[in-house]
Amino acid sequence: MWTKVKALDTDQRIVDLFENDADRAANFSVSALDMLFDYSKTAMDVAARDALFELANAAKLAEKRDAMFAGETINDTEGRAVLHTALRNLSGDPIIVDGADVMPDVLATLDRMQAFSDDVRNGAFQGQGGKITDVVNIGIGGSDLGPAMATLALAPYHDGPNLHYVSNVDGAHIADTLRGLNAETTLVVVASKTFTTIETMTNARTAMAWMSETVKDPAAQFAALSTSEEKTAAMGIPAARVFGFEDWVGGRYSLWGPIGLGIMIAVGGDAFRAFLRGAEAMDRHFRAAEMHENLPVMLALVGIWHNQICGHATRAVLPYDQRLSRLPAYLQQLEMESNGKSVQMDGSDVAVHTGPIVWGEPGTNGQHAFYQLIHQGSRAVPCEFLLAAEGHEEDLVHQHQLLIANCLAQSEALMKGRSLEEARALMVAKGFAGDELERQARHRVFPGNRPSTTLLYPKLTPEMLGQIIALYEHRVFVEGVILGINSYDQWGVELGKELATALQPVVEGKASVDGKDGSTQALVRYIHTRT
Ligand SMILES: O=P(O)(O)OC[C@H]1O[C@](O)(CO)[C@@H](O)[C@@H]1O
Repeated sequence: MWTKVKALDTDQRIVDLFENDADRAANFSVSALDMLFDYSKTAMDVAARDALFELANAAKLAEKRDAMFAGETINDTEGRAVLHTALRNLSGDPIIVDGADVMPDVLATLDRMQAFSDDVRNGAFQGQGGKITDVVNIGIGGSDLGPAMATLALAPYHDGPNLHYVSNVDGAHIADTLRGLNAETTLVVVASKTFTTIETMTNARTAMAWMSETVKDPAAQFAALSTSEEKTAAMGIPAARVFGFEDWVGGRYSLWGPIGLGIMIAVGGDAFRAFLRGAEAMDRHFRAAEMHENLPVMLALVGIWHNQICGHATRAVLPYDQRLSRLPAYLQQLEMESNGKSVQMDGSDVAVHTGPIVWGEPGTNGQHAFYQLIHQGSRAVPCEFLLAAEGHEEDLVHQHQLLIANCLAQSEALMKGRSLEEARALMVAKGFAGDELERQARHRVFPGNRPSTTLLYPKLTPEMLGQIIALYEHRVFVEGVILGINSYDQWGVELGKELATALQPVVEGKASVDGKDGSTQALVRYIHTRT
């Protein structure tokens, strides 16, 4: 399956591809749902793209996509359907799992979430000291990264109480968050699909203890988001404030339902529904558009091109949108927990590297940090720029224009670079000559031919955010299908969890470190001598 694509020419100069095709920008971009995905500044040509289409067809992409939307058990190492798309299926069209339509429950839960979030926002639900001023969401991984990223992204629409996200088991996180909050007007939302995650359960107990120092009935100011009503009840949280979902919603795909309650409390039910509508529109697009016009498919094929074919192990995600500053962290879980696998569905080893390794920071901050390596380092890093045509700050249009100019300049600089000749001319103009001119000029050469893509959208509204996130989710799906892996399990996180549980008594001094490897013994002894 990989033979043909592995034989593709990956060494073409991008500027030459533009020279040879006056319409390259149009021919190598996708315009859909008011977004523009430009992948013309990559070394992909028509032959490469056609071969990638063949690869996707050979992997039975369309069939597998339809199976996912139809609720088939595609997560077959956990025996589950993969139906986060049901959470944003506002049309209510039936989706059948195990013979029953899941949509009535999904929509009823959405209505319950809205009723509760309205009550919190308008003061009908009160803390023991009055209207809720602060909400602390305690969760980790998918129960934190998505909602935290989206709450920040939607800051211009945030007219509800303050939202705080606590995830780390490091007591510093919850201590710093709770300090300064009034327990009597704080709502704690414990977000955990399984309601067993040690970090979340530990932080929830800490929050409960903090609350009980001040209020009579701490559990009255707790809500829970989980698939397990039994476990939430054991924490003393009444069913009326428990928002449930089914195991066919993966943790890192869960912000569309109850796990998104914090987003809804922040921006209100209407904006949250607009967010869902955006994702629903992307779902429809993904199911209907031809491959070359299909945003998730093209993002994925460019990803496969850079990672599996050109051999670039990492990808930088660079939002020129400050409010998407948590997007890279969110994508690290979405992409790396989903597609960081080495075994195919049938248990055999993968034929190619999986990944990719995703990292990034918002522009322009990154420009003053790691872009040096991106431009002149010895390895190419495909860059993925995201940019809104318009910002929200009507009185700061000139700043947005400066932001845009910076983003576009980066992709131009990466592609074109600066030749030795140009660098020499620059140094001559500065008065350098002879050997020193040569030496200095070499340091100012930019190799260029560094690939990048740009995703443009009109403005970061709730609807657009929904589209963007759903776009990335489906991209992960497409890459997973082509790699032949299960994108929806995460067995790789288990071993560390088991060993941490076994090490806890050792760290506490209640069990011996003997029997551990020499390094672990030395580390534990160091800690014991300092505490
Ligand atoms: O929502 P939960 O069950 O607390 O899980 C949190 C996170 O932990 C993980 O299972 C990984 O450890 C993620 O997949 C998940 O998003």
